[in-house]
Amino acid sequence: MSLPLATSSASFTNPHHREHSNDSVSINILDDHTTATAHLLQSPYINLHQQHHHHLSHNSTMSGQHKYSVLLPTYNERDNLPIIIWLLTKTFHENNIDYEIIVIDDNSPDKTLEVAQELQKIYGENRIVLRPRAGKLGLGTAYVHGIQHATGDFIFILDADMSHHPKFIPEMIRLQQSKNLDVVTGTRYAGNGGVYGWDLKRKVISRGANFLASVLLRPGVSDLTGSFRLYKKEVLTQLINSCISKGYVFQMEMMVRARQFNYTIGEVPITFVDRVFGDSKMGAMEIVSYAQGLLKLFVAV
Ligand SMILES: Nc1nc2c(ncn2[C@@H]2O[C@H](COP(=O)(O)OP(=O)(O)O[C@H]3O[C@H](CO)[C@@H](O)[C@H](O)[C@@H]3O)[C@@H](O)[C@H]2O)c(=O)[nH]1
Ligand SMILES: [Mg+2]
Repeated sequence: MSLPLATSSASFTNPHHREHSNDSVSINILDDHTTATAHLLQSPYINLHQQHHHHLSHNSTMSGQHKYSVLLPTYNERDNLPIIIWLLTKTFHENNIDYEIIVIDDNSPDKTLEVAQELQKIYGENRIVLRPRAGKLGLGTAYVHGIQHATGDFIFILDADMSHHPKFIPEMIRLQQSKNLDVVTGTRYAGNGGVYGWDLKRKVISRGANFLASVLLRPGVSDLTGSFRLYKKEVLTQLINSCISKGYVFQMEMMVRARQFNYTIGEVPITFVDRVFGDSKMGAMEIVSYAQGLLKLFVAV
């Protein structure tokens, strides 16, 4: 498998990385699309983590024989999609990692799919795979749909709205490889992880959801509801097949099931930054169905 940028970028040329040497927090307030895009491309708007990506720069064979499939569910993400895909491809190329990005769009009214088709023309059909569905069928089933088309032996799941920055991907791969882990999950609630841009209500909901799940189900993972994760493909397939949840509660059930099956799980602290473009799809209904799903699991597990 040949990657066009693979050898020329053996030393990490990303300009961000010099800025990462200090561990200060810097949040840029982005006021319009142009500056937002420019900021996102030039510097990470959060600069908090203490991971040392430059270790990876010397490792030109990071992926070995492996291929990574990214499942990217989208609903009204037309403004975010070009940026997240640009950052993903850049990350994979700079680290010499074989990949494909599977976009699962649920017939978004903002025509996200048209943007995805344009991106597919730019990056190629082997890199951007489109697996749209006819309507909004929920986040959990979007992953189920996407994995059926995945050709990689490892699967990344992340949000398309830039809340999950691809800069954490090399660290997640490195941790997976160092211990041959079954699952590596990004965590906002351990180490240098964190959440930026959420109001108090949303923070309380997220913490509450995690607290309830960890007390009732005791899976021993610090961030149960986050969704920036790396799985071995066969592990994800088995977990998905055993999950009963359909909506956002899916993320949490996946971790609970992973513990049941005695899969090994590692955690990498991530900074979750609230989206700049568009709106969250998490509404009252998702919260109610999370609570219902949690209770169902508590009774069943
Ligand atoms: N295809 C599809 N995609 C969807 C759907 N609902 C949401 N998405 C996509 O799923 C991603 C996450 O949706 P958001 O609406 O941005 O979620 P959030 O409120 O930011 O929630 C985040 O935090 C939650 C709590 O930690 C997480 O559970 C969730 O996964 C996500 O990381 C985005 O890429 C969004 O377009 C759906 O029904 N269908
Ligand atoms: Mg979001």
